[in-house]
Amino acid sequence: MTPPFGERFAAAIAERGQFCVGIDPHAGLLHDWGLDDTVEGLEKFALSAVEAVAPYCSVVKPQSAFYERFGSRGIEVLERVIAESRAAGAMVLLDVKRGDIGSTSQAYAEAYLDPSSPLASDAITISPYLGFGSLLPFVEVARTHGAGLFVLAATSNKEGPEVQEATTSDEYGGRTVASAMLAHLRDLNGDARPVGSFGAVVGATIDGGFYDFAGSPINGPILAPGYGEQGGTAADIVRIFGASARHVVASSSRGVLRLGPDAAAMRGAVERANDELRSLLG
Ligand SMILES: O=c1ccn([C@@H]2O[C@H](COP(=O)(O)O)[C@@H](O)[C@H]2O)c(=O)[nH]1
Repeated sequence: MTPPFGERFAAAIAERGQFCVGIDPHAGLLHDWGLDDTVEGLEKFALSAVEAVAPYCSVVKPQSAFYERFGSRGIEVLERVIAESRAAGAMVLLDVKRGDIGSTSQAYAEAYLDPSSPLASDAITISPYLGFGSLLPFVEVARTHGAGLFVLAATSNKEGPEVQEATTSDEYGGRTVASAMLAHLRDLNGDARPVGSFGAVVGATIDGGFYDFAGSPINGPILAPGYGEQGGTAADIVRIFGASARHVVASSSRGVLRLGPDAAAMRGAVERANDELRSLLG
């Protein structure tokens, strides 16, 4: 039986560091690498990036949208990205931001978390804005297969606060939507050791005052996108998460991929980020 995601995540970051590389084949990056914006270009780009970084980082995060753009052949490339990243020893967090009514969530969960699916990943990102309860099929499927979930709580983009900092009208009155999502995750994770399997997405770019990560840790993994290209730094991770920073993976896509197709340069960026995060997060 596969050990719980939280256990595997803790071991992976202890061994390979707290940096996650996004494998996001933007059309502009394909062009910069001298590749055509075709499925052949996508395949060359994505698999070269995986080969350069996956042996050296704990988590690889392909962004599904960039593969879906090419239809079924793009999805085939995504399947290979997932398989080859895992073969190189990295965990795969597929960034798909799914979420729907419960019965549809069940089908999405099986598509991405059931090991018999060709798209099966170690974890996925999911969106709670149909209500946290609509995500419970993901939780059940994740528990069954030792997979992980990262729920959007406070995203790195500037448009997020319109929804995520709105206040709820529940019995807790006045807490932000983002805080409510984090509280649900805290409940799901309970006192799991070394850390639970139900994570949050909290941007490395946010101001951070909305939730007391030190006082009410969610006891789950945290994905902090926006490191690098969007301006987030290792110091921001410490500022936002305090003691919970030990469960954070900071994620960057373009910041690494821009250095390609030079594999040594991409690997160097991973090693520098891991060193920087290690020196500040301990
Ligand atoms: O809050 C979020 C959640 C996800 N993302 C995703 O992360 C990468 C960021 O790419 P960079 O090139 O490092 O800016 C991308 O796939 C986003 O969809 C995010 O940015 N913010």
